[in-house]
Amino acid sequence: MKLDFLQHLSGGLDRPVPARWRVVGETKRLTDVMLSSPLHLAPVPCCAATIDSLAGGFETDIGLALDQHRRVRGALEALGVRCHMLPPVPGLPDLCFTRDSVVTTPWGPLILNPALPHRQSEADHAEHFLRSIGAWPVARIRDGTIEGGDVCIAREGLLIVGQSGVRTTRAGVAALAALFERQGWEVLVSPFDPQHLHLDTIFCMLDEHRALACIDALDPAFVAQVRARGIELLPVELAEAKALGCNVVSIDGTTILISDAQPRLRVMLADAGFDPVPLPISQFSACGGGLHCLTMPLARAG
Ligand SMILES: NC(=O)NCCC[C@H](N)C(=O)O
Repeated sequence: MKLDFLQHLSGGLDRPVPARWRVVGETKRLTDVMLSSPLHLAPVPCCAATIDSLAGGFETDIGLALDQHRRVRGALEALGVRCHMLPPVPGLPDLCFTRDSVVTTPWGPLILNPALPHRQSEADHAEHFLRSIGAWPVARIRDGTIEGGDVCIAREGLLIVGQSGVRTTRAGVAALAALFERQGWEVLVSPFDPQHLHLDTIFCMLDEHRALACIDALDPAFVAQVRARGIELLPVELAEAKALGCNVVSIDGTTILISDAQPRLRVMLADAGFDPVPLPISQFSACGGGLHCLTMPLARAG
């Protein structure tokens, strides 16, 4: 297994890390997030959603994408979240989906290894940026490929990793799992059909005991495993998942950022006691990503 521990952490993860940049559970109160302006967003035919959009004649409207992104940032800031802006780069059309090149672990940010050639340099750019803001990455995965949309730090002690075999491979999962298991965490692997791109398009945590889940797209054994751990699944239909309806951001276990194109899911969340905040994201969903993909938590409280 090849896992680079970055210079400043010569002792690896056993050394205590500053509490500033860490996430021990994906529904704890979000305090800091990494975003990137969609200035160079373009539809790359590398996932089913974008291939469908292109077939329907979609072209990016950068003005609208920038406006929608400003609204996402505005909603986060209104909720007290600090937004750290990764500079956009010409030639990196998917960079605004900051989720995929980094994941912040309980021990600090970890640089991942995106699968597709046009996304691989996102990891270098993100690593450089994180150093510049003092959010020093603790390690970098070089083995296999692994993208952040497949990583779910469900709650303290429980990591879930999606493995489609395309964006995240068995070797990538093994590298990440080893790191968490060494610290005593349980790791569940969720195999799924690569047509769904990333796990976060079909499974997203809402609070420590509830998740949005497109059960038809999930492996039955994985569904049984999460239910056995006391996680209730609020059902998402396949069409809703394809439109990135399942791809939500839990701000604090109660307030949930969700696409404004998902009225049924909003009502379902409100009926379940959540506070859904709808946002327009049509330019991003046409390129295969939703709110979860657009946000990379750098710190959550607790
Ligand atoms: N976590 C995510 O699901 N990210 C969306 C990435 C979309 C981008 N067009 C891609 O195919 O990589």
